Amino acid sequence: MKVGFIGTGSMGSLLIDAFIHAGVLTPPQITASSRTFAKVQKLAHRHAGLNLSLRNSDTAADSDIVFICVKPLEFKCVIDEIRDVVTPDQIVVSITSPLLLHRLESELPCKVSKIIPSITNLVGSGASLCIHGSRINEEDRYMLENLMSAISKPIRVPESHTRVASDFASCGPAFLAFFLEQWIQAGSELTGMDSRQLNDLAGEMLLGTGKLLTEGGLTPAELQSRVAVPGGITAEALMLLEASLHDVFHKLVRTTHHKYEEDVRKADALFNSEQFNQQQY
Ligand SMILES: NC(=O)C1=CN([C@@H]2O[C@H](COP(=O)(O)OP(=O)(O)OC[C@H]3O[C@@H](n4cnc5c(N)ncnc54)[C@H](OP(=O)(O)O)[C@@H]3O)[C@@H](O)[C@H]2O)C=CC1
Ligand SMILES: O=C(O)[C@@H]1CCC=N1
Repeated sequence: MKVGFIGTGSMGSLLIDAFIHAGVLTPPQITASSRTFAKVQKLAHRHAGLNLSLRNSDTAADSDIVFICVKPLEFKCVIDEIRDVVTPDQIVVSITSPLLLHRLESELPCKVSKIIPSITNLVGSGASLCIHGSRINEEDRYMLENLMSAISKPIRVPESHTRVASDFASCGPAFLAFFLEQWIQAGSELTGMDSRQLNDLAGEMLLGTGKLLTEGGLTPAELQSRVAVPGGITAEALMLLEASLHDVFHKLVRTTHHKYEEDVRKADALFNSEQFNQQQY
């Protein structure tokens, strides 16, 4: 199996590093191209034998599966470059959610899926969200999810729920890191404890909490009631959090969905404006 990566910024290079590290792909199986060629050269230094290409069309032509790892508004340029070289038996995977499957299928003659990774996949952890297009068959699904299972837990979600699922799977690490950063800073400022030590404690705590929610089968509510003994310290602090954050999560979900809808509209408009221009002239 040959796998291509178009766009080797943060996530493209993370996926390449993770697949190679997991042993599920070898460098010679991979072809990569990116707008800034130095970024693919850096990857090739890390992974001897990795194939570099100067053109996205060459990456696409050389691969059975092509991961497109660019931002939503950069997508159309890539589609324009690869449209004429991909064939019906190839699979193009978008790692970004605002490009809708019906749009991708109408622009490309090949099979299409969206697989939304997470920074946690770098350490072989966390979920990857799988949203398959109508041309993907059972064998393709197995191949894609088997590949993703080497670095993550693949979870199928309907396209209509991609955003909220990504809030947890992909944005979630940043949200929790924000929470921890503020908390560590306050803890260190108010007590003088070394923030690096608090950082280690926070990481271990988060890892253990994750295990309790997955392997341990606890719900977040059950976990709180196991820790917060009635009349105790945790219960007191939880009341403070509830009072201070009462509607922040509704606002958070609304914010991510608002930005997502804006990106869907903008990405779609890039394709529509061309169709409009073609109709005009
Ligand atoms: N960061 C995350 O945790 C997650 C991100 N995603 C999604 O992944 C996508 C990429 O994110 P991320 O990797 O963080 O972004 P980056 O900006 O780090 O990477 C995007 C890369 O695409 C390259 N690029 C842009 N246009 C082209 C083009 N026409 N041809 C080839 N390469 C091109 C850019 O090149 P250059 O270096 O020249 O700018 C850049 O290296 C986003 O849409 C995001 O939604 C999904 C899940 C998690
Ligand atoms: O912030 C972003 O747009 C991307 C989507 C999921 C994670 N990062």
